[in-house]
Amino acid sequence: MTVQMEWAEKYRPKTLSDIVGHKKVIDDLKKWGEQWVHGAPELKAVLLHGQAGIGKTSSAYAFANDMGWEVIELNASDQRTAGVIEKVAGSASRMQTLTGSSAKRLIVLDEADNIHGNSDRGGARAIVDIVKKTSQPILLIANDLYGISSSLRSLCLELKFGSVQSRSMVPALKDIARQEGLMCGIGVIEKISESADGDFRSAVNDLQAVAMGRTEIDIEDISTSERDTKESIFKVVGRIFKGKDISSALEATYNLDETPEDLIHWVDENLPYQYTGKGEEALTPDIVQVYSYLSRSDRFLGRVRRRQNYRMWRYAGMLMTGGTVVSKSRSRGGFVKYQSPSLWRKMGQMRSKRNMRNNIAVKVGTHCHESMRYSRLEVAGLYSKLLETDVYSVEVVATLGLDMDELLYLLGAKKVTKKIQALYDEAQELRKHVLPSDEPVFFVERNAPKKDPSQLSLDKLPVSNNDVPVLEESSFPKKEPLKKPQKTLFDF
Ligand SMILES: Nc1ncnc2c1ncn2[C@@H]1O[C@H](COP(=O)(O)OP(=O)(O)OP(=O)(O)O)[C@@H](O)[C@H]1O
Repeated sequence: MTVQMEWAEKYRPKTLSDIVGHKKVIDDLKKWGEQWVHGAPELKAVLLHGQAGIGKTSSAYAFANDMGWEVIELNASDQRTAGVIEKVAGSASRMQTLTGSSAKRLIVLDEADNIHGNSDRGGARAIVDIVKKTSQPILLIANDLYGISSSLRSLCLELKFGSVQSRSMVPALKDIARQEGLMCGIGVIEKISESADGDFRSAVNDLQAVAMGRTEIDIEDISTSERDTKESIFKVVGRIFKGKDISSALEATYNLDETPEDLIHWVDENLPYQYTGKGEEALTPDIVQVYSYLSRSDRFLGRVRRRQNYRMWRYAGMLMTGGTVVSKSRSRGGFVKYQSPSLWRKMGQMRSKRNMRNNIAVKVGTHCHESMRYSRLEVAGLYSKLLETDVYSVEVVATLGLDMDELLYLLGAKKVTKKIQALYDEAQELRKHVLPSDEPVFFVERNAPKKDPSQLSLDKLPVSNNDVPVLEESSFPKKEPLKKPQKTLFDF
């Protein structure tokens, strides 16, 4: 899991001249600032509104910086009760600055359209009172203009931020690529800008995502990631974690080509990384709370499975996305590369291990006339012990017809060493030259006379997994008294 600084944060504009687009609103904002220098303007608050990721917050801070003003911010919407607003913004709005100069304090209220609900009770009214009496400039930021009361709006200079045009994004993105030492092929930046839908933060995030682990990107890299279905799940997971309200987090899942059954695993896997950057072991109170929502969501998923009533997916989806949003005490900065649920990987690995173990048991069982279960539990271990000896290892591999993966499994080895490869090759040679075509083989011997290759047949022993029928326990031959003396393991 790589956590590196988010480029959108790294390249956040410091001054208004770095803001991409929005020329008209930036000019209006500057004029409003000028009015504060010569006294208080008629409208003491300004309201920056528009869709997410287009530069409202950046403009607010860049503006304060250009004006040489301090910033007092009141951001966490869950703390904005009337009392807190009055204490922080109210006192700031009445005080002179420490220097007593004409420099002002800019009181910034982000998410001004989100001041309602229980803990914010009275918050909206307190803001109206403060704006009426303030001696300091106040700047409100909102996505949804209609989430703000008309009484507050009437006290504000409304500045609408439109979406950022893709052609304005191009030079800014190129600049970021240059600073990151990233070579971009023809049309790459243009394509990223166009697909961002006016959201500059998304464009920067997309550029960073495509550039991960590369120093050069081409147009195919973008098309590949577009075609990759995981790309969309990564984006949705990001929107759930970074969502500011329940509905936007839920809406992010609507176009997703994954079921809530799968989505819950994605949220579960990436939650600790997103909140703390530390992965599984980190448990903070907000993570604990999200997990309690996930468990409630999982209960609905269980009901859907049992009753086949898919309408309940809605509740499961709401609990896993909305629960994540409401439990979040703070957003963590930094770029998080989301990963697919490790549970699936583990299950896949377990399944293939189980299949391999069963195939080996079939080969061992066929050789020593035992059931698969008995071979797996009691006999396969003996064969792996034999493999460790130099004396019979080649014969065991040849007799059982082990393929390389099975050999590694029985040896408990992780990779093919020279010694293992030599053992395997020797066993293949032995099989080729020794296996008879018409009589049952109990054991392939190294010093056995070579057979005529034209008469060779591997009918009697399984050679590869494909040759081994996947047998049910019941299909194994029952142990029968042997008609003629037979070589056993002890003959090895
Ligand atoms: N117009 C822009 N000019 C330069 N950078 C921008 C612009 N818009 C967005 N960005 C980049 O995107 C990041 C996020 O921008 P910002 O926080 O200002 O958006 P916002 O409109 O306030 O979004 P939100 O409503 O989600 O808070 C910035 O750090 C910056 O890197």
